[in-house]
Amino acid sequence: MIRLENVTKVFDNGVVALSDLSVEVAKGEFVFIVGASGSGKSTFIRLVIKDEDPNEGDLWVAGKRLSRLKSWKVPSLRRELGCVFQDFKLLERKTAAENVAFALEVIGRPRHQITKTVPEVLRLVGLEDKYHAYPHELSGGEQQRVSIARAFVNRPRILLCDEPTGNLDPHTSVGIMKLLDRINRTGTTVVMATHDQHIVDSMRRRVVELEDGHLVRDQVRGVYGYGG
Ligand SMILES: Nc1ncnc2c1ncn2[C@@H]1O[C@H](COP(=O)(O)OP(=O)(O)OP(=O)(O)O)[C@@H](O)[C@H]1O
Repeated sequence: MIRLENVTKVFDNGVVALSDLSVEVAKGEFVFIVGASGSGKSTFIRLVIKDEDPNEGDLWVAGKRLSRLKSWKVPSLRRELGCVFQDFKLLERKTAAENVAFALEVIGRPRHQITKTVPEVLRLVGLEDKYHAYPHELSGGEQQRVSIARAFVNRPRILLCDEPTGNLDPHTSVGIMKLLDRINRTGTTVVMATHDQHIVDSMRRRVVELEDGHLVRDQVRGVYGYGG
């Protein structure tokens, strides 16, 4: 589903964010990307969504070879991907339901389908009583649920999450992880970059650890650190 082959990313300032990285993620897997600040976790995700291109090596995502993907085909790649970020990135002037609907409007889905799908997905994330709430009327955990609903509403094959619990307290984070786990169990591949040792240790899923852009560990049912 995702394959990085000898990927190196050097930014214009000379920083080597990823170095000769080869990783493969199969369909339906749940993978944590861990590592210290600056180890390359976000860069990994940005390359997968083709927000950045590697200097060397190549990526295959949802059956597409990214170096061969014409720029006009990037939107079709992104339709296969859902993204969740630490800071939610919701539209402040739209309600929860409108934020989710917007993801379908921009890809031209018909109105009747939007009207049917949006309540379904908001129910899935446990926000059936918050359809008409604006982001500022929601807690951090609820805002993250809206952002997961928006990422998932188009039933992407891959969900990419960059520190999705980074702004949330431990209790709220557990709820978000249960939701991501449920989404994973529907067959969606989930890749999550995180610092959250407690979450990684409690989920016991595959752990890929980066250090200065190098792969230093790839463990099937891992914990955050060897000592953890
Ligand atoms: N657009 C950019 N231009 C220049 N350097 C960058 C850019 N983006 C990231 N970097 C550098 O690349 C390295 C890897 O950054 P990255 O954001 O991938 O790390 P990270 O593991 O996600 O860190 P954090 O956990 O702090 O978010 C860092 O040294 C960072 O400063």
